[in-house]
Amino acid sequence: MEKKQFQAESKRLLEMMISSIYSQKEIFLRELISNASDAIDKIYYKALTDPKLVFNKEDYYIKVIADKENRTLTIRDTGIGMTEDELENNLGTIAKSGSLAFKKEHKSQDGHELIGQFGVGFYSAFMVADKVTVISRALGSDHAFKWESTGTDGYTITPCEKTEVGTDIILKIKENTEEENYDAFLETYRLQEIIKKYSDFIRYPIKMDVTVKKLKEGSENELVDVQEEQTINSMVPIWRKNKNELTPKDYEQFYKEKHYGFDKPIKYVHLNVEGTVTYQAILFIPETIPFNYYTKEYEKGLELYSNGVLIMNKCADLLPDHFSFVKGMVDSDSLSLNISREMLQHDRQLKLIAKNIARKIKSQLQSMLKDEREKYEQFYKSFGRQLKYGVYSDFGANKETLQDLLLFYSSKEKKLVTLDEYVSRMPEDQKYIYYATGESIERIEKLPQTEIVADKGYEILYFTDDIDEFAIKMMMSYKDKPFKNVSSGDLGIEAEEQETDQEKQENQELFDYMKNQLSGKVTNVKASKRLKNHPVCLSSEGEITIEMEKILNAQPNNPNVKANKVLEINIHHEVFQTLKHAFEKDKDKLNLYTNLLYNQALLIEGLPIEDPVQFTNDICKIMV
Ligand SMILES: Nc1ncnc2c1ncn2[C@@H]1O[C@H](COP(=O)(O)OP(=O)(O)OP(=O)(O)O)[C@@H](O)[C@H]1O
Repeated sequence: MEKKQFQAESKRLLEMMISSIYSQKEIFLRELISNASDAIDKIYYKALTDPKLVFNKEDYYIKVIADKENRTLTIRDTGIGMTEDELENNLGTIAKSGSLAFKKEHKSQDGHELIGQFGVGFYSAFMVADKVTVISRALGSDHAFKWESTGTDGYTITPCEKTEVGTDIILKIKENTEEENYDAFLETYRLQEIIKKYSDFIRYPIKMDVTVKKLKEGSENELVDVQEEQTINSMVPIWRKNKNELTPKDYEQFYKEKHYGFDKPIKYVHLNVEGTVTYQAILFIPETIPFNYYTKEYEKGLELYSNGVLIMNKCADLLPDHFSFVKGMVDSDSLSLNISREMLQHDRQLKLIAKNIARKIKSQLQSMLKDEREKYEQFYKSFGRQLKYGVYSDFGANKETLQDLLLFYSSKEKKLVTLDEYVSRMPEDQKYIYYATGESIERIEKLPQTEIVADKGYEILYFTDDIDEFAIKMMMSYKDKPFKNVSSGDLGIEAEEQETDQEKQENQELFDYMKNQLSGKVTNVKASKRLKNHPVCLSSEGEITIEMEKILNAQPNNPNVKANKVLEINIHHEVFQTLKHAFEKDKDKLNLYTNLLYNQALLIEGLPIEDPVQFTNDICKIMV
């Protein structure tokens, strides 16, 4: 028997293949099943042009047979088989794909797209097998041949017997090593699991003999083990089915089966897109937040299939970060895969699909917001924060896309409103979109700074999420209306001028004195234009607001950011007269009052008092 040699380059390629192309050993089964499916598809193609050939789908199948005793795993198909020459050419030459050549000869037909294209998948068998035997009989031939190889040292081809047309790939499974449990590839449950994971939607049945417990004949309760042939794969992917035939229950079932989440999806969309890119997709918006969603451990991505075969579990490139909560899958025949079928090269098609999908998700959310407000608010409670991160990140690149999906609590409506709803209600003289920040709605309701804006009849948006103000700073304005923090310097509201020049002069001296007293703590002390009933509040000058100071300083790397704080005094409050009096008569008292007011303003803002003991002592001083 003549032993033929792999060419030198092929030898190296095979070694590389076996050790490094595929990151997981289990995919050998995906590759061999895909080849088997291609082989059956080839008969289907031939039958299209050969009137003597009838393609009866029921006659074709793939069978996976595990033999623990002999440590063999056989992948049998009833496909087109290989002649002696084909065995030599297709399996003797690495990176030669008979399937690719076949594809070039036959035009693609209604979804029967061949999977193979690189001519390497077969060799992945050597990742788990010491020896691979291929017994094949080609369609239209009376002869069968056996190809055999133990890997890099070459292969033999000899005639043999085989009654049916088709191919048996017999793997002699390796012995266990410390790192790898090869026995698992002979276990029925493990093989079923791998088939389900990667090859569930191969369109021909993948059969296995499975041991099941059945009642012994003639007995009423005695169970015996019986071998039963079962079809493991579901064959028709739900996404290839007609939408009209599917019910919401079917989609929910699919969501559960695929382990997208433990909850029920709040919304799903089934896409069947044809055009510059062709793909099918089913996308789900979950109802509840995955427990690790707002952590680094959360991995975004959609399952990616090519031709019904799973290529990637979580293809991150298919989802923008701001929609990272979306679950689901995409199947496309028009992707250019790389050789390991695991990662995609920077694929133009993939980019197009991703763009398309992002648009679809947005329109789904928009229609939910418009037509199912309650549902949308439920969604927003879970993932609204992510949308706001989306506005803020990438220097605001996505703000236009996301701004109409945002909701904020409104002081007037006492519920969540969109920016569009806010702006459409603005009175003509209102220049800004006003907002107030705080840790809860209840807390903001009591903020003295909101008084004058609320008094004017203007609506105020309440920002209770730490990201809110950062996101809004990135947007700057909405529909040409700038955002304005009610604590910021100029509120754009004309206050009635009640101080005379002389009063201003006198007050200024008092404020300068107080500013001096609070040196290092505030950058200014001034008469407030926003207070009505409260005596005092803090506001900020410059870009960094007090809320931002709080959030930034709560970060682990504590950047020690300080807002320029301004102590605002309500000159129409009785307390102001007390201050004036103390300024003239008793500077010690004024010092005491200044410290007290400053600390009160800190408390109102939810900021820590620098010296609580001193503060309580000061209060006691005025009590006795
Ligand atoms: N079960 C089979 N029946 C018939 N032909 C087969 C079978 N398995 C492999 N072949 C032939 O061998 C060739 C090489 O197979 P291999 O899996 O290495 O590559 P491929 O399937 O063409 O491409 P890919 O690397 O993308 O899987 C195939 O193109 C096909 O012509």
